[in-house]
Amino acid sequence: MTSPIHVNSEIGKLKTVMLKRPDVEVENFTPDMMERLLFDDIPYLPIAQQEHDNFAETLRQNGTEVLYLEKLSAEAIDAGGEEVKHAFLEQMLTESGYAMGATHDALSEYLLSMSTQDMVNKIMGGVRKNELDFIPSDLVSAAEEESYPFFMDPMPNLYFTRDPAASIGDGLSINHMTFAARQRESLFMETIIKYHPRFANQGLNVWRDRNHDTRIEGGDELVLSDHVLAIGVSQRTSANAIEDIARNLFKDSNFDKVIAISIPHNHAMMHLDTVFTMINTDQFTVHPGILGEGGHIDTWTITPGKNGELSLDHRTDLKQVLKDALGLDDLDLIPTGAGDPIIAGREQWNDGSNTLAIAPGVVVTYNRNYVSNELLRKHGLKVIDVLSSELSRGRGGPRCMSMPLVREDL
Ligand SMILES: NC(=O)NCCC[C@H](N)C(=O)O
Repeated sequence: MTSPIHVNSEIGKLKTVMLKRPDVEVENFTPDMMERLLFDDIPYLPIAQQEHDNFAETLRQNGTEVLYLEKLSAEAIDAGGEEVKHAFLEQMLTESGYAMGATHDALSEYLLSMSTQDMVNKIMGGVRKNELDFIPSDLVSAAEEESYPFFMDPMPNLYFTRDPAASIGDGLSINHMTFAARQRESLFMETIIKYHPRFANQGLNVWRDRNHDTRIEGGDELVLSDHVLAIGVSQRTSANAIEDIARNLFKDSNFDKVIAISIPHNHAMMHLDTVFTMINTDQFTVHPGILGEGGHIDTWTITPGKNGELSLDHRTDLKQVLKDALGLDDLDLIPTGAGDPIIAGREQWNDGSNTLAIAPGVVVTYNRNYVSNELLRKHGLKVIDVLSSELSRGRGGPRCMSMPLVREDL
């Protein structure tokens, strides 16, 4: 039987993917919460859902099985039974700031009164104070949080399923994420892997779990081949987390090379996949804004060293580094926005570099990035563009919105 997670490249034919259909969580907040929730605007939900359905249908029409995070989560909890449901909720409440006490008890009673799917949807969508017939009487609630409308914040970034976990070979990393707005998200994937009949007891490797202080996010984790990963040193992924996962992979997997690529630490380029993606055996998108003079950028190729140590090779010629790691004579780095600084800046902001390869040379992109899309076509790629007016407001594109679970080997 094939493993329920099997990803040895960024480009092998996409057989199974996990998405999250945007729901109330993407509109259940006010403008003053946006920055903290890592959103730049509040999407118009019905259109965001239509666009997301268009994305999912596009994948299906191209032979990909589409699974949904929200459904897998509820199925996993139900498969685990009452004990797992309680344990999941306890962990979620603890991570939402309620390890015990009267508010914990009120929330627990409220959420356990629902069906499992409703409970999952409610946790994802956020719990407003006015939903419960309960007024907390502790000093913090009374003196500091009285006007704050939520007991539990919504999780609007859930539709970026790429980030809380990342498939690598026949396993995955379940990630400790950087900002509080996203940290609870990876608990869903942890629960799915432990209890969903499709994934539990299938010999999956968890290369690094979520119980860490150092941070890593899936948008930074790129599987370039069955031996080579690229991982961004970014706003969201720290160098020590990269060393940690590299050690684990070198010990227990076929991966023996991790290329750490340093990118600017800012909101527009929060992950490596917002500025760099692999789209064919020898083709990549790259945002020109990350390359310095002469196309240089800091990279460190990490390989197993002596006595379990890591060996580092610092180089700045990205093209040559990739050619060497992948054994290629040449490769095509295609600049976002055709290299025009205004267009590149605009289209990168709208995730023009964030392409999802569904087969070698076949990519799904946002239709709004028409200059980058045209250039990809000129470079021989098949570009399938999807609707993007509302989805793009969350600052993520087709790669961010998808977690591949199974890809065909090349
Ligand atoms: N892989 C990605 O680049 N994901 C996009 C995440 C966007 C989300 N608003 C965030 O800031 O985390």
